[in-house]
Amino acid sequence: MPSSILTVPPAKAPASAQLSRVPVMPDTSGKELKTVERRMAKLTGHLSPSPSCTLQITPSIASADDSYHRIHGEVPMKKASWRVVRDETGKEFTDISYEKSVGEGIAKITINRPERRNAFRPHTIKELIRAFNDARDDSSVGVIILTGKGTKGFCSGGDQALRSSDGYADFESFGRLNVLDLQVQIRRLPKPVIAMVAGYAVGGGHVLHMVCDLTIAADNAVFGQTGAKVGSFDAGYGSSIMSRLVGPKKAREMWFLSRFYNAYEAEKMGLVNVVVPLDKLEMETLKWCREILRNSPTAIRVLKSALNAVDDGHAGLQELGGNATLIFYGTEEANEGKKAYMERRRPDFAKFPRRP
Ligand SMILES: CC(C)(COP(=O)(O)OP(=O)(O)OC[C@H]1O[C@@H](n2cnc3c(N)ncnc32)[C@H](O)[C@@H]1OP(=O)(O)O)[C@@H](O)C(=O)NCCC(=O)NCCSC(=O)CCC(=O)c1ccccc1C(=O)O
Repeated sequence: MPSSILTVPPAKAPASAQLSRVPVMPDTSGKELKTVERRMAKLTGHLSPSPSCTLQITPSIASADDSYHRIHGEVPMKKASWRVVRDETGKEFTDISYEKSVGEGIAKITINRPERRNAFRPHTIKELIRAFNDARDDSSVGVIILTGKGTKGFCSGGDQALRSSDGYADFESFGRLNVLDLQVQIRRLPKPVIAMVAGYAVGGGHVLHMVCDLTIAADNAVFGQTGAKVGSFDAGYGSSIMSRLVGPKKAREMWFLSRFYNAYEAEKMGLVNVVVPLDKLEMETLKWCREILRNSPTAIRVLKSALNAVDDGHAGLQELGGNATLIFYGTEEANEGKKAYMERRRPDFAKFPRRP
């Protein structure tokens, strides 16, 4: 079996994916048998993928024998060596841990409040924002992992013990909803952000994984909104992105009923990219990171902004447009304009092609 194909015990499969429920017809003649086989095949096609299909990860990388794969080779499947990054003052963060991989362009930001299932307080969000800013500015970083400490929770949303009449309040006398700033920051960050989810991603924690570019889920992951149960809602990205991801009907179901969904259900709904066994979660996430890091950072940067542009309205267009300017500044044509200005002469744009 290729190393990139992972399987889980069938017991983990959602009930709807189990073929044992299909009635088996009596084997009275070959013709009847063929009919049964045909019907079975048709039904199988209608059902959700089997768990082994669910966990078929990047099969083309493992199996393809073409020049691309001969040149690029396998994506390395080795552990990362993590270096702890301290805050700007040299102190360790309290509510998060922030690490960078040695010799690779991967940053890992971990919400570190496992005793609260990694629920965030305003201070947590402030630290997350600082770490994400650092990862954005560090040109050696090409991809960022967002995760939660431990295996029981990615993030369980806002810390309800700190909820007040104007948001969440920890060390200040007023409340904040600063997770909304973090969501915008992740959307605008010109590098891919991957949510690595083990355990609960619920409430505001569920929104956080949705605003990430990709989600790799462990088979113990649980997804859902709790707002309608605890008297809260996210009428911004938490609603609009969800509707894009799972469709308007399913989004209503998630918000109105506040149900929880297992990893396989979430994958089927389009909430996550792949589900892997818990003990393979970081390795698989690293593999995705390394695969991304092989590719053109500018192509990825523009693609991220392009994929967000429509949904993010003017801000989305600004991000995409900013990337066009960034690339244009690197051309001779743009440089001619700047040089002419500096040299107090008319620019000679006639030498540049007016392409069809
Ligand atoms: C996540 C659970 C389902 C896990 O259940 P279980 O494994 O049985 O563990 P517990 O024993 O329940 O939890 C262990 C421990 O952690 C504490 N805890 C867990 N979650 C929270 C939390 N969110 N806040 C405070 N404390 C939490 C729990 O009390 C236990 O403590 P002990 O002292 O050991 O008893 C389950 O824990 C659960 O359902 N948690 C609550 C999930 C939830 O409702 N979250 C809040 C949703 S609302 C929200 O997140 C708003 C966020 C926000 O800021 C926002 C505002 C405005 C617009 C948008 C947003 C946005 O969503 O982004």
